[in-house]
Amino acid sequence: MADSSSPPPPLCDRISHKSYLLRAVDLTILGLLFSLLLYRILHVNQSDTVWVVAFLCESCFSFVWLLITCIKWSPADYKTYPDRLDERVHDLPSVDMFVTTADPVREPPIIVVNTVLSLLAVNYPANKLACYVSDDGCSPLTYFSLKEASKFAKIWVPFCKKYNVNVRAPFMYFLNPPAATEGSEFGKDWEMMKREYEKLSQKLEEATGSSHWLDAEDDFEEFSNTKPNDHSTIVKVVWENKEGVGDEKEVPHVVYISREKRPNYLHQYKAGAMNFLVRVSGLMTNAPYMLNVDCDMYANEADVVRQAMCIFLQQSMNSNHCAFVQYPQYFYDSNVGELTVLQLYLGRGIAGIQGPLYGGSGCFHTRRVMYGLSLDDLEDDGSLSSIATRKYLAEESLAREFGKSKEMVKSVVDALQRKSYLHNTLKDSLEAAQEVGHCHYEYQTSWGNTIGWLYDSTTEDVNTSIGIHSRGWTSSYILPDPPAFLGCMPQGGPGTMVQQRRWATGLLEVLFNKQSPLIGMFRRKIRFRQRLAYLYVFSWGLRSIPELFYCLLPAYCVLHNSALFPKGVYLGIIVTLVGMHCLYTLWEFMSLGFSVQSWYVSQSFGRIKTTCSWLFSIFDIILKLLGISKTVFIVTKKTMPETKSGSGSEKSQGEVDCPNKDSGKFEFDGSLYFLPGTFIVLVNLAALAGCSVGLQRLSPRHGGGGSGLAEACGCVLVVILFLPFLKGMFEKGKYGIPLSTLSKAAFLAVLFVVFYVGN
Ligand SMILES: O=c1ccn([C@@H]2O[C@H](COP(=O)(O)OP(=O)(O)O[C@H]3O[C@H](CO)[C@@H](O)[C@H](O)[C@H]3O)[C@@H](O)[C@H]2O)c(=O)[nH]1
Ligand SMILES: [Mn+2]
Repeated sequence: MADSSSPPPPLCDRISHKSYLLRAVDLTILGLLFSLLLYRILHVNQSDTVWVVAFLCESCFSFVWLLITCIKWSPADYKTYPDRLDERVHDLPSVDMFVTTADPVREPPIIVVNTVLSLLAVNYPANKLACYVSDDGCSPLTYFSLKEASKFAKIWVPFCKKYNVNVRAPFMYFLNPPAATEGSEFGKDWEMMKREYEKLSQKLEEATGSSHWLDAEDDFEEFSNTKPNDHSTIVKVVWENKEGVGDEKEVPHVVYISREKRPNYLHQYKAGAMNFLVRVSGLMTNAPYMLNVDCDMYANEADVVRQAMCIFLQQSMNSNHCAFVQYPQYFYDSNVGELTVLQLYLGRGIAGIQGPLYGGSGCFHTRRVMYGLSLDDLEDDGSLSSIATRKYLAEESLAREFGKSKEMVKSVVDALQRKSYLHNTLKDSLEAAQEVGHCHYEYQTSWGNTIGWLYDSTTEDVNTSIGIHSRGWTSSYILPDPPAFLGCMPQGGPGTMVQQRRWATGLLEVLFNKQSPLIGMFRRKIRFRQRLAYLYVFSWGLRSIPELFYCLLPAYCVLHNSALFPKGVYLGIIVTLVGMHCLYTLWEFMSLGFSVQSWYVSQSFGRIKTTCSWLFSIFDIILKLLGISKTVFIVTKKTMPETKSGSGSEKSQGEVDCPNKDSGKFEFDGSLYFLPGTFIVLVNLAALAGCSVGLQRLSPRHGGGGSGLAEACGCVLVVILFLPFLKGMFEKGKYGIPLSTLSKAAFLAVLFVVFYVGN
C-alpha cells in the first residue's frame, strides 16, 4: 500500500531496450568488415585498381556500420501515463498547433481539413488549444475549406468526445462502419455524422471546380489578384473560441495565415512558414508548447497532446530538461517497412543518447527553446538565470533579434518569463500579425539563424534539431501503439526519387553549414555519440558513390576476369557478412510484423534510392557550394486514403490499412533518376551474358587469380536488387522504362564494356 509520504507515480517512464545479443551481432558484423579490410591490405600487392576501389568502398561501408553500432548501443524511449495527468496537474499548459500547406493541388484541401479536424478534436481542454494553418499557396480554396471545416467541427468535436472516438480524422474514421450499432443512439449519431461529413467533402469538391463563391462573399476579397508567389500577408481568424472554459462541446481557435510573398525574394520554404507561425501564434495565444504537423499528418490517437505533456510536465519536476517530444512518422498509404524499421531501431537508438532528431512533423516544441535559449540559461526551477535575463531581456537586443514589432517583443518577453498571455480577443492582434508577416520583417534579425526554424537547408527539421541539441537540450521519443500521427508518402517511383533527393541534398547542406557535427567539437554541448548520429544521417547522399561503384565492380571483374572477392577460405568472410546482414535485417522486419516480401522490397529500394536519387544530391551540393544554384523544395503530392473493397468490419478503430495494391510495381518516367539504375542492370546483365558464352578476357592480368563463381554471384545479386528495373524494361506505360532512358543507358553500358573492360 502506498503511504502518504511516497512520491506520486510518475507521468512517464524511460524504457531501456538494451540487448546484449544485438550488440554482439552488430560487433560481429563490424569485426567481419574489419577483417575484410585487413585481408585487402595484406593482399594489395597482387592486384590492380579494382582491389583499391573495393577497399575504399568497403572502408566507407565499415565506417557507416561503425556509426550504426554506436547509435544502436543503448536504445530507449518513453512510456507515458496520460491517465495520471488530471490528478497531478490541475491547470494544463496551452498548446499552439501548427499545420503547414503550400499547394492546393498537390495537397488537396480535404486532406488539410482532415488533419485540422483531427487536431481540433484531441482529448485536451479546447480553451488550451489553438490551431494555426499556414498556407504558402495563398489559396482561397484552402481558406474556404477551413471555414467549412470549422463549422463541421462544431458537431464533430462533441461527437468524438462523447463516444471517445479513437481516430478523429473523419476520412479515416468513416472508412470502416462500426460493428452492430443499428438503432442505438450511437448508431444514429454515427449515420448523421457520416452524412454531414459527406456533405462537407461534396462542398469542397464542388468548390475546387468553380470559383463562384469567391466573388459572392467579401470575406475573400484579400485573395483577389493574388498569386501564390506574389501577394500581401493574409491573417484571418476562422473561428474564435471566445470565453472558452474547456468543456467538451468547445472547438479550439482556428486561424488561417499566409505570409507576404514577392517574386525574386527568398522565402525559405517551410522553415519561413514555421517562423511566421511562431510569430503570429506568439502574438495571439503565446502558448508555451507548439505542435507541428505536415498538412497530411493527422492525429491518429486522441491522447497525443496529453502524452507529450506527460513528458514535459514530469521533466519540469527534475533537472533533465526536454526541449521537444517527437513521435515517429508512420504512413497510411503505403507499406513503408523501411521507414518503420529505421525509426524503430535506429530512432530508438538515437533517442537513447541525447534524444530523437526532430523529424519535421508530429513534434511538440517548447517555445522558449525555439527563442534560442540554452540549457545553461535556466535555473533549477526553470526560471531564467540572472545572466540570461540580462542577455535576452534587454530591450534593444530583443528588437534586433526578434524584429521591430513592439507587440512581438512583448510576447517574447512573456514567453521567456513563462507568463501567460493576456489578450482579450484574437482579432486585437490582427494588425501586429500583418506586420510580422512582411517579407522584410526578418531582415537582419536572428530569425532562421539562431531563433526559430533554421534556414540554409531544405531539411529544416534536422537543421533545427541539431541546433537545439547543440545548446545542450535533450529530447524524448514516444512510440505509442496505434501510431500517434499518420501521413502519406509520395506514390510511385518519380515522386519518391524527388523527395529522397531533396532529403539527401538538405542533409548534405547541414553537413557543410555552420551547424555541421564535424565542427565545434569542444564548444558545443552536443554529446559525442549524438554527433555521430547526426553524422550518419547527414552523410546519406555521400553513400551513393561507394554504392554505385560497388554495384558495378562485380560486372567489371567478371568481364575483366579479375578477382573482386578473397579466394579460398577467406571467401567465407564475404559469405558470412552477406548472410548475417540479410538475416539480421530480415529479423528486424519480421519482428515488426512485416513480410519477407517487404524486406526484399526495402533492400531493393535501399539500393535504388541511393544510386539513383541520392547520387544527384552530390551535384546539388557542389552547385550550391560553388554558388551556381540554390536548392529547392518541391512539395510531394498527397493522396487520400483509399476505400477498401469489402471492408472487414472487425477491424478495430485506429488499425491502419495499407491499400497500396501495386506495391510490387515500380513506376518510371523520363527523368534522369532512372538512368543509373538502368545502366547498372544492363552492365551486370552484359557481364553475366559474357561470362556464360565465355567472352571475358582469357588470362587474368595479375597473379591474384581471375574472376570466378563469387563474382558471377555478385552480378546476380545486383540484378536481383535492381529487379524493378529489369521488369521495367519489358513493361509499358508508367511501369516501363522509357525508350529514351533505355537507349542512353544502353549506350553507356556499351561504352563501359568496350573501353573500360576491353583495356
Ligand atoms: O514552401 C513550402 C514547402 C513545403 N511546405 C510544407 O512542408 C510540409 C512538408 O512537405 P512535404 O512535401 O510533405 O515533404 P516531406 O518530404 O514529406 O516532408 C518531410 O521532410 C521535410 C524536410 O525535407 C520536412 O519539412 C517535413 O516536415 C517532413 O515530414 C508540407 O506540409 C508542406 O505544405 C511549406 O509550408 N512551404
Ligand atoms: Mn510529406
